[in-house]
Amino acid sequence: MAKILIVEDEETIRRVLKNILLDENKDFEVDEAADGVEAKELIGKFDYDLVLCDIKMPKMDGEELLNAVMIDKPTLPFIMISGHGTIEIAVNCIKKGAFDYISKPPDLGRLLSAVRNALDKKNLIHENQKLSSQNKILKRKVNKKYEMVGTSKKLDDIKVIIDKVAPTDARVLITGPNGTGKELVAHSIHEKSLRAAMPMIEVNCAAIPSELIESELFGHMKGSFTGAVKDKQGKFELAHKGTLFLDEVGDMSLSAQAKVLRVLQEGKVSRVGSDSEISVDVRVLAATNKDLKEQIKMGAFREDLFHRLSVIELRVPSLKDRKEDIPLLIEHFSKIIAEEQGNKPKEFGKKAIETLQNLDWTGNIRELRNVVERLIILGGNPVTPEDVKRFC
Ligand SMILES: Nc1ncnc2c1ncn2[C@@H]1O[C@H](COP(=O)(O)OP(=O)(O)OP(=O)(O)O)[C@@H](O)[C@H]1O
Repeated sequence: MAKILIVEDEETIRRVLKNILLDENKDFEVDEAADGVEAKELIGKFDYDLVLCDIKMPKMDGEELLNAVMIDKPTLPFIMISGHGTIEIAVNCIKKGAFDYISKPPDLGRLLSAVRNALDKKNLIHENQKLSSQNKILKRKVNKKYEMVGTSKKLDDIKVIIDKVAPTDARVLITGPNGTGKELVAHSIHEKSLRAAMPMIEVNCAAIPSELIESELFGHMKGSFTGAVKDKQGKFELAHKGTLFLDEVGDMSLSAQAKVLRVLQEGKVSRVGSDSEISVDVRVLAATNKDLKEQIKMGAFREDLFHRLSVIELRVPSLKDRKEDIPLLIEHFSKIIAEEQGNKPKEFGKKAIETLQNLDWTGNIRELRNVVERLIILGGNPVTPEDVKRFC
């Protein structure tokens, strides 16, 4: 319940104000101070939701008190009580951050509406602070999910490029074998870009049947094909102002490639079955484990689209080429997996880590994560080289 401080040197007025407040709500907690010095001490000690403050007072007047409090507690609402001849000061106090002022003798309706408004404002500020701290926690969680672990020179080079390209709108083609972290790189670029407040929409071009990919990317109108039971937005539209991530772009059909090329050239999409065009502002990132130049030679990928997508090309190296990252990755996955399972992270012995470093890792980081999970479930604590040999 709201905690209110009345600062007023005249005891009778204090009493009147207190009674008005308690009549309004008997659960209000009301404290009193007879001058600014006493009030300052109380405000330092307790968390008030509102201060009703006289202007003319001995020792420290209302204006001085307001000045002092606004430094430490700028969101604490003050309602100034102005007597004859202090209106100008009251107006000045509003400029300095007071919420409102009322004149003496206090008019009941005016006083209560000022009190209600001030408490509403305080609640809103509180809610806002709560939401913004929840937001920060969520952001930290998301960032952790997409954290790129490793200190190898190869990974550092990638991080440097990410930092450079992220704030631009340049299209980036991310290449590299399966499980090396291409999707992670795409997320990292988006998170660090000016579009981070908008969504990153992902499309796995290999997972969508070729006859559906156009409707998936560009949307469709109701009745444009069997199964199109209502109008649907495509991924380009959904990514408006944000980022579209075309994963496994090397698996896209030639006809979809032609249409994507047109959207990239013109910045407009047409839903399947519609003649009208919709403007979209989308940054496109793409990834593939295929050699697109080879695909171009074979006639499976359009060269013009390749050039449009690969303004910047970022190659993510295999894990076997950055084995020095393995110990940190093991520790990272061990922590994440323990958190998921609600256990303490398992220790991996030095020799076990060396044995793991000497494996081939054809499935790259994804395979390493699976192996760490397997060893946490099946291995001892600490995990030994024998565990590694037995379960890998
Ligand atoms: N540097 C890294 N630090 C921590 N985790 C990583 C790192 N790189 C990859 N991972 C993790 O490895 C897994 C595979 O990564 P990701 O899906 O990004 O790879 P990919 O190259 O896109 O794979 P694919 O080509 O099969 O789609 C994910 O769980 C990802 O979080």
